[in-house]
Amino acid sequence: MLRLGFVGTGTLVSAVIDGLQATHGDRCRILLSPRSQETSQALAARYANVERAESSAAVVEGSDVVFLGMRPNQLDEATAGLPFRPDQTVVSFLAGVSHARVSEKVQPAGHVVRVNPLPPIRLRKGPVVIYPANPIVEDLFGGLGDLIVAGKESDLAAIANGSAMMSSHYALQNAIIDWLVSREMAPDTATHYVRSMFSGLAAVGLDAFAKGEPVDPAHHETKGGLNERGRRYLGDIGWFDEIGRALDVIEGHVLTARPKS
Ligand SMILES: NC(=O)C1=CN([C@@H]2O[C@H](COP(=O)(O)OP(=O)(O)OC[C@H]3O[C@@H](n4cnc5c(N)ncnc54)[C@H](OP(=O)(O)O)[C@@H]3O)[C@@H](O)[C@H]2O)C=CC1
Ligand SMILES: O=C(O)[C@@H]1CCC=N1
Repeated sequence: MLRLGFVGTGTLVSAVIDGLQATHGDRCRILLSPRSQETSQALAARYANVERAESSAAVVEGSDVVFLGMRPNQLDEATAGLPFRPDQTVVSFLAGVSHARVSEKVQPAGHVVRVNPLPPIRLRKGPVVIYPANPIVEDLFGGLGDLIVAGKESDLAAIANGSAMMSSHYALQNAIIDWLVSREMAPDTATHYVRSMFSGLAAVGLDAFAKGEPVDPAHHETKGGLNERGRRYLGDIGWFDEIGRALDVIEGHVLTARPKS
């Protein structure tokens, strides 16, 4: 029975544990650090193989694989004095924190792997990027979405910045929903319609990728029709160029800084 331990039990870790239960629930025992009391208690109540430990040190002592799920600027405080061992594998979810920096904090752990899962992992969907390759970690995350083993660490950094468009994606959906509601559509109908439309478009995009085909926006609109009109307007005002500029801003954001009070 593999012993998994999580230090930090926030949004992402909850989603990872929900996903893992479906694929590894009968093959692992899970220890949670006690912070985020409500979340860790709820996970322990939901799953028979999940237990809330008394401390982060107890998590590390009792685990073969330790997952770090705190925010980047919480790493130093959260790992200080924890009893890592050479036989352990440490998995870091921390966006923007290098392999070298995590390795230094979890000495003398034998293997350190950076993983970038995303919240849809709860439903076993979406990408999971791993660096470097590691058979234990690949086994744990295989079956939880599209596994991508990065060949170089800089890919992981770039991918974390790319995935910082997730919340804007929902903001875009909500803006469309609000507009439909402003045209007297029932909110439930508008929400169902928009969420389903984006889900279908995502499936078409992945299908095209699997077939090695590009997705050309011009092939997804009626000539002279509504989509073409909307895309031309957004192009004319520079909206698509702004996406690249937003990614530049995201790339420049310092994750490890203390939050401004
Ligand atoms: N959310 C996402 O979609 C993604 C997140 N990530 C990365 O995952 C990490 C977690 O993100 P997210 O789940 O959103 O953040 P959350 O703020 O939801 O979770 C952080 C967790 O760390 C705990 N924590 C803070 N300080 C300590 C400490 N000293 N000792 C033990 N636990 C501590 C918090 O407890 P408490 O609540 O008590 O403060 C909380 O449970 C980040 O590093 C982020 O970069 C990566 C990819 C996607
Ligand atoms: O918003 C964030 O900082 C995290 C890292 C990548 C995706 N979500």
